Amino acid sequence: MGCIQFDLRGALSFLSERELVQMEQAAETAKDELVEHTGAGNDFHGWVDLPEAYDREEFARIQKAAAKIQGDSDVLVVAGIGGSYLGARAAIEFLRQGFYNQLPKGERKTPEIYFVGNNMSGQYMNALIDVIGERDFSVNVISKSGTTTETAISFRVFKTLLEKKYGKAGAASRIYATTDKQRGALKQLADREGYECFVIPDDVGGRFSVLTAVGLLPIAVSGADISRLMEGAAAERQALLTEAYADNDAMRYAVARTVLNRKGKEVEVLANYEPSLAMISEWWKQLFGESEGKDQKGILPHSVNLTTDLHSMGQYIQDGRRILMETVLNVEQPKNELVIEEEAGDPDGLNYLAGKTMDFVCKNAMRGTKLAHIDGGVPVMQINIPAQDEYSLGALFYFFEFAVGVSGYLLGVNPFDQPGVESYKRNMFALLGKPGYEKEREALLAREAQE
Ligand SMILES: O=P(O)(O)OC[C@H]1O[C@H](O)[C@H](O)[C@@H](O)[C@@H]1O
Repeated sequence: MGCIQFDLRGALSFLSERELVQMEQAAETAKDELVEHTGAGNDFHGWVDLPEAYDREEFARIQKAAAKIQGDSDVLVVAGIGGSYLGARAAIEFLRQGFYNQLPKGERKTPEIYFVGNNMSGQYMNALIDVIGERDFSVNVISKSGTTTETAISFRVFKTLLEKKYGKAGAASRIYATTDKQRGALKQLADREGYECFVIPDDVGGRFSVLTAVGLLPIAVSGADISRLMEGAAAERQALLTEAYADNDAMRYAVARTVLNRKGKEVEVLANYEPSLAMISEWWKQLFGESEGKDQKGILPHSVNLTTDLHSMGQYIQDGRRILMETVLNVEQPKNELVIEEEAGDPDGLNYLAGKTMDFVCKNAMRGTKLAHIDGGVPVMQINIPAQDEYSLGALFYFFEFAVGVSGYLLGVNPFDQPGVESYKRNMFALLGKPGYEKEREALLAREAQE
C-alpha cells in the first residue's frame, strides 16, 4: 500500500464503482505505456524511475553544496520559474514552518530563502535587494533550457550584485547553476565562469523535476532531509508500479477525474486546509495544466486555500455553475497543536471549544464543507497525506506525477510536452526587439495599430 491514500467516497453519488471497473483496461494500458516507456513523449519518462535511478554522486554534491551555503550565507536567492521554481518553494513551505524566513537568527540555523525570476517585476527585485541588505548571500540559478527570460534577467541582476560585493571569483564561488548537462546559454556561462553545476537530466521535463537538483538543492539548504524525501518517493513508486488497479490509488484518482470530466465536470478544484500547502497547489496546477491542457482538451486545474477562500470562493463552489469537481488535500497528522483555552465569562461564546485543538476545529470544518459541497452538486475526492514530513512529501510528488501520466494517456494527449507555451514568448520577444524577431515585430505592431 502506498503512503498516499485516495478516498473516493465523496464522489460516489456522481459516479459508480462500475464505471471505474469499466475503465480498468484503459488505465492498465496507460500505466504500461508509462512504466514500459512506450507511450507518447517517452523521451521524457526519466521521472518514472528517478527515485531509484538518481545520480548518487551528484546527490552527495548537492548535500555538500547545501552545507557550504548554510555556512557562508544568510540568504539564498533561487532564480527560476515554472518547473524550475514551484516544486522547491512548495516543498520548503510544506516542510519548514510557515514563517521560516521571519524566524529570528538563532532559532533558524539555515539561510533565509527567496525566489526570483518568477515574474517580470523590477519592484519585486528591488524589494528583495533591500531585504538582503549588507548580508552574505548566494544564488542558485535554475533553468533547464538555460534561456528563460524571467530567470535570465533576475540572474543577471543578482550575479552583478554578487560580483560587486565579492569580486568575480568570490561571486563565482557563491553561484550554483542547475541546468542542462550541455546545452543552453546558462551552461556556457557557468562553464566559462566556473560555477558549480548540477544537472537536470535530458529525459526529465521541468514540471517533473522537483526530485532532481532543481528541487533538492534549495530544499536541502532549508535544512530538510532530502534522503527521506527520495525514500518516500521510492516507496510510493514501488507501490504504484506493482499494485493492481483496484488498490492503485494514483490510477483510481486518474480514472475518477477522467470519468467525472466526461460527465461535464470541466474544472478540478484542489482544496487544502493548511496555509503551508498553498504552493503545493501551485506546483500541482503546472503539473496538470501543462500536461493535459492541449489539443483543445484537458480539465482546468484550479485551487483554493481553505477555510480562507470559503469566505470568497465558497459561494461559487456551493452554488455557481456545476462544472466543478473537488479534490481535498488532507494532512492527517498536524505538525503541532494549538489548544483553545477557556475564558472566564465566555465573552465570545467560544467556550464550547475550550480544550479542543485547532486541528479538531479544522477537521470538522473540512467534514462540514465536504458534505455541503456534495449536497451542492460537487463530487469531492480526498487525498490523505499522513504527515507534513519529507517522506510523505516525496510520496505525494510521485503520486501526482504518476497520476497525471496515466490521466494524460487516458485523455489521449502527450502529457510530456508543452508546445503552447511558446506563443506568448514569440510575441514578447518581437515586441521587446530581440534580434531575429524583426518580421514578427512588424506584423504585431501593424496588427495593434489596426485594433
Ligand atoms: O527551466 P526552464 O527551461 O527555464 O523552464 C521553466 C519553465 O518555463 C517554460 O516556459 C515551460 O512552460 C515550463 O514547463 C518550464 O518549467
